[in-house]
Amino acid sequence: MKGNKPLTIVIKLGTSSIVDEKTHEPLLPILTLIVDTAVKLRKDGHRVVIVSSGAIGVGLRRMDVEKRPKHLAQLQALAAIGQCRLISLWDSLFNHLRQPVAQILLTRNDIADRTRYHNAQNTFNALLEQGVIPIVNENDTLAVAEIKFGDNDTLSAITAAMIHADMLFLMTDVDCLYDKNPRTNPDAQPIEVVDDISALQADVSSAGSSLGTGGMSTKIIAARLGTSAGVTTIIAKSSNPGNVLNIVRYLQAKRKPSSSSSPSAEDHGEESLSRSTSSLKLSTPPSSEDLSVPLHTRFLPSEDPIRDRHFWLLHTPNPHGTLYIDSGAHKALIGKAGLLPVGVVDVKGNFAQQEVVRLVVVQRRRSPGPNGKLWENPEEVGRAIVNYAAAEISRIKGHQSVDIQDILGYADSEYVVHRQHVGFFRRESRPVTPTREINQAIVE
Ligand SMILES: Nc1ncnc2c1ncn2[C@@H]1O[C@H](COP(=O)(O)OP(=O)(O)O)[C@@H](O)[C@H]1O
Ligand SMILES: N[C@@H](CCC(=O)OP(=O)(O)O)C(=O)O
Repeated sequence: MKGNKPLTIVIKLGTSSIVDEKTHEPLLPILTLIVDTAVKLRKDGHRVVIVSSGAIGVGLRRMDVEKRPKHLAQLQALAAIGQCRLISLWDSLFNHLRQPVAQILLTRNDIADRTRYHNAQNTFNALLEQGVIPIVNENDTLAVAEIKFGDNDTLSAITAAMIHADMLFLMTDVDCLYDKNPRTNPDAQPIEVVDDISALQADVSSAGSSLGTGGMSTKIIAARLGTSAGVTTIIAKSSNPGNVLNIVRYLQAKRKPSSSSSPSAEDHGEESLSRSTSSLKLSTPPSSEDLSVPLHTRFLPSEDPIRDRHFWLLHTPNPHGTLYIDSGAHKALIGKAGLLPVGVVDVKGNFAQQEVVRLVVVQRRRSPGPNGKLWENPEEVGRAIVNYAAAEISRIKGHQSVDIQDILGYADSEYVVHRQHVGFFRRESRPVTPTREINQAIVE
């Protein structure tokens, strides 16, 4: 597409798009069309990454097991068997069109360390620069709860943010997000454009297909992560993957030729879209009015994205503990000062220096509350890398920095946290259940 900027596009396929829900046979027509679409996107000059679920589903078929086992070791064994078949299937399908692919298997631990995160980023870039399509999955064989992304929707959003993707497609077995589950509610209404995800009103509480992990709720979490990192996130139906091409071309046509990869003001002003699933034959770049797009949900990207170091800090490592800080310390951090020990009210967890912790703002109390604490109303606001270990912060909390030397016998820094090691959540990208998590920490 002459005149259009090449985009980086991540396409995530859920298990429901890769294997038949009942027979667990691979859905070859869908896989073939995805391959065709990805190669067309490459021909249009775009960089393409596929996040493919399905290892466990393919493993079930391979071993003639009917039901997803509950036991972790059995699941991990099935994933190992299935991943091998899955990647060879992708490789052979892409090979027909002489498109090289690469397998990348990740756990959260692999990128929780900043240097390893950079290594992963460099590998993706090296592959994409050579025109290779990386095919990503969670490394299920190694991942246990503590080091798991947990679902591939989240993995795909973190991948999209890591490689500064322009678009993330979450391909699934429904056309789009509805106001309630369309499987059980025939009157469910489609939601086409979401410009403020924190104000989204949709019931996503019911589970999805029997093999899928998160249903629609993990797609909303992925959309929160993706859009906060500046990635336009799209939910679309996988049974017609050609739609990806139509949507990409439509969105490109909406942009002015001079626009950059970051979202333009135009991308945020939405007009109603005409729809059809017919394929498009394009010889010259069309205008958006010439194009029709299939039903999908589009989550618009933040105009002020969180990227790189801050995104990594907020969303990649699992926090090792919690620092409870008062509102004065919170204000100082917002005003770009570091966190002094005097502003720390409480400490939870057993973390070491330079590990990542949750930052929770609390209100101080004059006397202990019902839980015996001298604070109340906890609200998680961000993440930070600490200069001191948990046991040390417990001793210096509430004190002036000049006292650190006397209390600990040494003073590495006047700050518990340096300002550049703090990341604050945006309203739209906060953890979905912060209060429950924090209250749980209080009860423990
Ligand atoms: N509000 C909703 N809108 C659309 N789908 C929903 C909604 N709530 C729940 N779902 C369910 O989510 C399913 C997709 O999730 P899932 O089966 O986990 O897909 P995948 O395997 O593609 O990740 C749909 O089939 C649908 O039943
Ligand atoms: N990593 C797992 C899939 C996990 C997952 O998130 O599945 P899904 O909800 O279908 O995207 C597998 O390959 O079987």
